[in-house]
Amino acid sequence: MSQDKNYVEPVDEDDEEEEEDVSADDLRLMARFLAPFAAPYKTTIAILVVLILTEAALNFSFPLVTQYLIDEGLIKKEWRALLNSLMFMGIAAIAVSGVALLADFVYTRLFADITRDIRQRLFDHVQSMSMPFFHTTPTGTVLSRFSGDLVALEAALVAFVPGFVMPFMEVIYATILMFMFDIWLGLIASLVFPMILWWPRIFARKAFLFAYEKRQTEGRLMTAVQENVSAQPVIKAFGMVGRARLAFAGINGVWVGVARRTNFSSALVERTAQTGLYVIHIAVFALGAYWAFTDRITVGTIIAFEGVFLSMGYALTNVTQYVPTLAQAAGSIRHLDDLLAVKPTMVDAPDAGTLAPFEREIVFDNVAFSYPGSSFRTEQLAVTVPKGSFLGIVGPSGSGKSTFLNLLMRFYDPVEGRVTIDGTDIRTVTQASLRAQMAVVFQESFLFNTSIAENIRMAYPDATMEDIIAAAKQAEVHDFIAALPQGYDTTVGERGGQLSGGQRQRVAIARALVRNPAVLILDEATSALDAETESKLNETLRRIAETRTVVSVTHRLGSVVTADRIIVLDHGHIAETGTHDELLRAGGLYATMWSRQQSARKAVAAVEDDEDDE
Ligand SMILES: Nc1ncnc2c1ncn2[C@@H]1O[C@H](COP(=O)(O)OP(=O)(O)OP(=O)(O)O)[C@@H](O)[C@H]1O
Repeated sequence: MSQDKNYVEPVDEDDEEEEEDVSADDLRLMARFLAPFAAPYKTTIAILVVLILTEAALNFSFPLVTQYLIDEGLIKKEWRALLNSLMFMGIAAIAVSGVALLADFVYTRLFADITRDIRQRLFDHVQSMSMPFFHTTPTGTVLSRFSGDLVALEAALVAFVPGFVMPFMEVIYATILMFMFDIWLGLIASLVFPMILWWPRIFARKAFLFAYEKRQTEGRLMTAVQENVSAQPVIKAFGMVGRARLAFAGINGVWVGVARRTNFSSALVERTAQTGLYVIHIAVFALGAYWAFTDRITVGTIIAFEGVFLSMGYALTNVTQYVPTLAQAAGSIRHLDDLLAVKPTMVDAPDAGTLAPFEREIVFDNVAFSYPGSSFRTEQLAVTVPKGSFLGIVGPSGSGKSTFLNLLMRFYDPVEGRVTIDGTDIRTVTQASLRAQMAVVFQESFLFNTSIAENIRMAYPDATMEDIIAAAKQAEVHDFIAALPQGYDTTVGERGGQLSGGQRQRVAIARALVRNPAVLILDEATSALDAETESKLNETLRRIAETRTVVSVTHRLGSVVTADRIIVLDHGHIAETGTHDELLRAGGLYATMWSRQQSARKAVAAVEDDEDDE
């Protein structure tokens, strides 16, 4: 098996490559990306198209009726023509409002549904990623896909009908009408296209660059706030309030300059488009008025033309204003598409079976492994863990202890060799069936922001309250929970923040125990406990190890003294192996680590004794 299997492309860092324009490639990508999400809503989309076309057709009729009303009704003083056209206008106005309202109702629902589906798909995809993905992709990058990118996409979707489709239709039918009214006036009026489409671009580029700079500065402001809030204990303890304020004021000061430039240049872009529109408008109106005066065209024609021209100008401006929104959405879609294209590296083999209940032994069969891009390498890892035994894994920091667990839980695959359970290579069974037989307590005891009972039950949804209490008792945390005003219903706060480190750790141990696992994996699981609780818990773990298998990674040698076997890792290799007594007798790395820890403990005990004597 090649090492590339473990390699995962990290998702792009953030939006360096923003664009102001939308290329044909962008449009193709957007269509390809959105098509599967739009597919389930074919009928809704068809209804929307009919509504939009009806609205456009009704709008198309207004200028024609206006022309008729003036020329036939007002100028010729024809009551019937006046009444008919007014009646038509009234009915058409009601109809167009009704249709527009219905279209609004349909498209807002449609795009909300599509956004929900994209978000869900994204979440499911992130869920399906293997551990290497989470080790290589910054959390912020994943979060920004759900926040910035999805928001930009939703903004473009919601504005698509009123900001693009409707104005675009208006431009088309207004152009047709203008040419129908008078071909020469139509031609002059068409000069508005370059005026609105190209003229403002002189400033648009600058405005876009400023807007990008503004977003970057706002990002820095957000990071500063986020860092400040989470670093409050350090800031307060080290008296850094003044410095933090000054640093924030610095970024805020940069923002104000950028914001002024950005907002003024955006205003300039709009103003230029408007100026272009005014200039052409005056030219068209002057010529039209002259022709109406000389009877070349009717008064109704110039008035209707005027209305059509203005609405076309504004519609064209709307379309151009939609372009930056679309460009941002194109960038966001590229990010989302990249994320969705990342394939989970640790996939189950197509013919993967279910791992049979653990009966005999776990074997690391000459395993070699290294993380992509890391110089750390572990080789010829040969370990046998018999069922019902207690294996301790110790060693200096960075020696590969957690890596051993990563391989055992199949968060990563070995580059060479294999990990087997009862002779079955764990790569040949489903990851779910492998992990179903394991329970793990991580050093960082992550708790969810729900009740203690729910946090424990999470590992085994069928657990009864009795099971939960029994697990909590084993984890030496029941008395503490029972003494809380709301007992097991107490909510633990975000990341379990309302509990102490040791309490969190014991709840996490209860969570692992309630699963009644065949293999219990402990990764520095007792590091946050005081000596007394730790020793009680170790007692429990020893009892547990009699009926099931325990693999415990730890720095604290005291907690593996009674292990059936201890592996001492050093730089990714097994330096020594044996029981506590054997390793002490060998006088190697373990013995050195042990005597160092013992001296440290004695020194602490001596200080405590002195304090007691005083
Ligand atoms: N996801 C990763 N990607 C790249 N390198 C990693 C990754 N995880 C760990 N390493 C590297 O692998 C080596 C072994 O790490 P490991 O976490 O297994 O050590 P450890 O013995 O558990 O350390 P500690 O006692 O400090 O927790 C370290 O040098 C570490 O930098």
